[in-house]
Amino acid sequence: MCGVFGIVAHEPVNQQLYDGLQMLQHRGQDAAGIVTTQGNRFHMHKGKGMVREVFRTRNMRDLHGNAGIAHVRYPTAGNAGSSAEAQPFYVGSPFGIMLAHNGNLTNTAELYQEVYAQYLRHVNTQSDSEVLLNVFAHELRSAVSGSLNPLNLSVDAIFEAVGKLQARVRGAYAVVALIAGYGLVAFRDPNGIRPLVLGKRVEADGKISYAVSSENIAFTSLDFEVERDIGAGEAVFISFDGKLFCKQCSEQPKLSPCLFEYVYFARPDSVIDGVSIYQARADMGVTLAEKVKREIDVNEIDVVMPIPDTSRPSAMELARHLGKPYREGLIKNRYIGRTFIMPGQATRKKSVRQKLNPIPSEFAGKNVLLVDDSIVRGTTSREIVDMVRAAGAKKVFFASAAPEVRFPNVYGIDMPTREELIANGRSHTEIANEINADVCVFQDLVDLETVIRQLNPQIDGFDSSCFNGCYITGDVDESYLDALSSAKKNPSANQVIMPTLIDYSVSVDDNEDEA
Ligand SMILES: O=P(O)(O)OC[C@H]1O[C@H](OP(=O)(O)OP(=O)(O)O)[C@H](O)[C@@H]1O
Ligand SMILES: NC(=O)CC[C@H](N)C(=O)O
Ligand SMILES: [Mg+2]
Repeated sequence: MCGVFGIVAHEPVNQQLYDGLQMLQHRGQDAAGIVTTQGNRFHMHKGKGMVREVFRTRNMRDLHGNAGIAHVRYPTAGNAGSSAEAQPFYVGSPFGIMLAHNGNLTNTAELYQEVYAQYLRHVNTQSDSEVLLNVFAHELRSAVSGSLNPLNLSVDAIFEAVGKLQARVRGAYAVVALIAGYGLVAFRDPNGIRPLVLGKRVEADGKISYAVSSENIAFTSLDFEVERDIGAGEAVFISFDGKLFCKQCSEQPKLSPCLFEYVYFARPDSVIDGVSIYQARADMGVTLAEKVKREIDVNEIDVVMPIPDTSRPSAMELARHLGKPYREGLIKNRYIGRTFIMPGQATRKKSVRQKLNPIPSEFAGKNVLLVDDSIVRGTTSREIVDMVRAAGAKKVFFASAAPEVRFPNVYGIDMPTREELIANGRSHTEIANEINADVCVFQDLVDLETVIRQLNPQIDGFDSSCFNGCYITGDVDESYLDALSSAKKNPSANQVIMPTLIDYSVSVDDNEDEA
């Protein structure tokens, strides 16, 4: 997942963007970037690493201006090792646009063909986000082309460009962008797969500043109040002089947020599409307790323990509903980041051992029910069960607050091949054997969806594709998943997802002399 953030204020925003970005660090640890704008100039600094590593005081000093956008990256497309794919991305025409994107497109290859062969635009990386920027730039150019004075950019033209983009771009996208000299535009795909929220701050002189963020927790310390979630398919434009415009740009919006935001990605203190993440995770523990009662003899359980951090609220409620003690036997090294979103399996595996350490006295001679929010590749659960047994546990039961992850995610979570998902083709018993647990219990999908819908009945549906294989954008089939899988195994042959072999040739007019 990535995190996006943007502010239009009446004072310098460099420090505010940095502070907001740090609050979104849990959404991406691979790269970070900030761009500010003053007059019609952009000032950008971006690079690989965590927010605190990327920005030095000298970089911060150069980020002038009262408006800007920022991004933290967790790569899902292109080359994870490339600093060139850190965001925001820039195009010079029309006007000069900077864009940052959370999500993943599912028709990148088709869009890319159009971008380079029809619009004659150059895309310099393997990033789907750079393709998205070029589609937006093309649509904005088209929207103003009939105008008598194209430099007099109208809000209607911006919304028209977003609507045209939404009609062509498939997949997940929550976007913040700056148009040089004009303002900040933010929009969400017609399914609202990735979150985006609008905030407002009334300044001492009565002027209003606006912010847009992947999660509302980025607002709190900056004194922004949540105005509202940006709707699925909706766009907002905030002019640099502080006026706000909103429009539903999609013809068929249908709010279907990604279930994994509630399970793992978002911070527990965030509220996404009207649903408190903490409450959702706590409620998942209640329904999971019922499932545990059906599958394990509860008398056998001595203690319930979370695998820190994300599973804590679920484990706590699960323990309460089973009437069992809740203890913290695994201690987290706070200086290691989130392991699931690290690129590379070897790094993830090593990091689990460095990150979590057992307190032997909490395990010696006990039957333990370990609770995690999800089991995806099984990296965490395999390592932890072994550690817990070595620490003296008798029986190790394992419960997951999410159902089995059996299908790749194509909307911004890096789980692209079925082979690397531990639940792929395995029964519960086989999964338990694989992670060396006595029993493994998974939440039912219907319970997970019900828990979240109860917290906001206005949600139309969910993208639950990694659990049930039903892809909300309707364009992902077996051949797409196969192509994704082979691209993952052989990135240099990634022609289906992002073609790079372009047939360039120079032609010479017949009547011109050749040297
Ligand atoms: O089956 P796996 O592939 O190991 O993935 C699942 C694990 O990864 C995540 O933890 P992570 O360490 O990323 O973050 P957390 O500290 O927020 O729980 C998640 O909470 C699970 O513990
Ligand atoms: N996780 C994300 O949102 C990734 C954004 C974009 N697809 C990238 O790889 O940079
Ligand atoms: Mg975890």
